[in-house]
Amino acid sequence: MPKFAANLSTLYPELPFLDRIAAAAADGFDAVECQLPYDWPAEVLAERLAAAGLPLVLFNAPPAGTDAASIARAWADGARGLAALATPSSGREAEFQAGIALALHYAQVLRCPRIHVMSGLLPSDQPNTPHDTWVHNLRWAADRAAPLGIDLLIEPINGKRDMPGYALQHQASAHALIEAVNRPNLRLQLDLYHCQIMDGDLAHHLQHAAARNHLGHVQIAGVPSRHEPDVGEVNFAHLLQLLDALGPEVRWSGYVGAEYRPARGAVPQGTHDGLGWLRAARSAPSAPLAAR
Ligand SMILES: O=C(O)[C@@H](O)C(=O)CO
Ligand SMILES: [Mg+2]
Repeated sequence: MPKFAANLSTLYPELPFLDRIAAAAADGFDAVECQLPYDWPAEVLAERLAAAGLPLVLFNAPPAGTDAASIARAWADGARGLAALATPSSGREAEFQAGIALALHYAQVLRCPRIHVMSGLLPSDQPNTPHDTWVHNLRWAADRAAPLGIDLLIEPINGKRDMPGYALQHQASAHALIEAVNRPNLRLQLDLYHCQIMDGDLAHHLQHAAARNHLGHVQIAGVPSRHEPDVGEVNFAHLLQLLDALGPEVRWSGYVGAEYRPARGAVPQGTHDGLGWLRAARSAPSAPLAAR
């Protein structure tokens, strides 16, 4: 079975953020990931991770802003990335680059090998993505991350419900962008929840991303509720077996991020009580399936 990372931004809402790390360890997760770590100094997070004995395997670059306060404000105001938006004439290139520099600092202190770089929301009067800007910004960021051994990820996110107007919504667009940027450390964050809503055909998309050697990281949640992955229309047990069958020539993280909102919300033990899917995955036979 793949290794599982608890997404601290969505799991354990019943606990203060820093305490979620120890809770994930106690529940048997192999790692943690999160969306925005910038409210806490990197050194404080590093101490908590070391105490729990878990690695941080993924977090997001700032969606906009350049320090903890401006990043939090930008997120609350609806900013969802700058990679597709920061044209030279927008005056936002410096902000994008400062955000990447901050993310790389966190990744080094936290020994985190991958960063998700969000693309942004397209203005309704400009629904076409400025492709050259996107390629230029991702190439600039990938070239700063490469000497540090860090992969950057892009993630198609559904615009039907969760993020209307998001610049990157489909798997095919992400593969085309990765090829246009043409840097080996720019890879795909395949969130199977978003993929099911926008593109379907999950086994195909998973195997296609692996075959093109674009697959960097995988995330799961039940569809359509975005609750526990064992509730809803997707057969995650099957998809996890397909992941298990990927060979060593496919350079993906090996981690599956559990990025869902626990159905029981913030009640005590709410996250723990919903982890039946994790226990089932652990006890499933890991006999590789033939690719199909
Ligand atoms: O799926 C998501 O929403 C996340 O992976 C993310 O990074 C942006 O919110
Ligand atoms: Mg995701």
